[in-house]
Amino acid sequence: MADHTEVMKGIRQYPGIRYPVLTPNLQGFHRAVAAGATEISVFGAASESFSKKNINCSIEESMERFEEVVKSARHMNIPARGYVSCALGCPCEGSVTPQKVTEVSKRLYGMGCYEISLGDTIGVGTPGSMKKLLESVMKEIPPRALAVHCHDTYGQALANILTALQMGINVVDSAVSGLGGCPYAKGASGNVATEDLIYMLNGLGLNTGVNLYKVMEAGDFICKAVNKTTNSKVAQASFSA
Ligand SMILES: CC(C)(COP(=O)([O-])OP(=O)([O-])OC[C@H]1O[C@@H](n2cnc3c(N)ncnc32)[C@H](O)[C@@H]1OP(=O)([O-])[O-])[C@@H](O)C(=O)NCCC(=O)NCCSC(=O)C[C@@](C)(O)CC(=O)[O-]
Repeated sequence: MADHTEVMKGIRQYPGIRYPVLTPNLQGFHRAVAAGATEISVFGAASESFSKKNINCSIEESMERFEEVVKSARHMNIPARGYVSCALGCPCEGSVTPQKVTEVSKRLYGMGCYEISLGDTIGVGTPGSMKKLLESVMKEIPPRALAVHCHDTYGQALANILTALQMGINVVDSAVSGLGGCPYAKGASGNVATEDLIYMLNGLGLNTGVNLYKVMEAGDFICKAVNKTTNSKVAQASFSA
């Protein structure tokens, strides 16, 4: 968490692009604002064990902390996004009920998060479990305020995202080259690769306004810079052709 000041200073911010900063508590919020953040995110979990591992507090304690952060953010007209980790499974507890995810999502939405991103943190979800999850959460939160955040550990991310799209969700988190992953979810791979997501959406005739070739170039640059191999099937197929 400590390095977001450096990151905010190091990036060139473009108009129309959002740069939300993860702020698990007021200290992080004030640091993010001081570093120029114009959007923040609070990130809770649907499992007690992961909440403890990831942000060192219980779900209830995290909600109290997030209430303070979101209240301060609203006071400063700074949009706040909420994440629910382990929405489709927990590395410690295994299965997580859609009802629990709904309960946490409702708390975040109720305190003023404009959007709730449902995180399949360890990538164990399937279209079947994604459907059940969204059926539960959408009873309490409108689809326009929901996003899905699918890691691709078991290769289900695109299928899960397609299921969500067909149920009316139209905000999807992804990571270029499928980089990332949570330090507290051992073995979990990164988010779905942006390249693969854009390729699928283009194939569905959905115009994202994102240039797939530029994303591939960016992915290639970043992978070389951090000495990682891309997780994007589109990049692997294109660059090896
Ligand atoms: C939340 C804490 C800090 C609590 O950690 P803590 O130990 O309970 O906090 P503390 O208040 O005791 O402070 C410990 C130290 O951290 C500092 N500190 C305290 N707060 C902050 C802050 N906000 N930013 C920077 N530094 C902070 C604080 O100043 C102190 O520094 P020291 O005095 O020892 O030098 C810790 O548990 C933490 O950093 N957790 C985040 C770990 C992380 O990066 N997880 C991955 C984020 S991505 C994710 O969660 C998943 C998501 C969102 O992508 C969706 C999904 O896939 O599920």
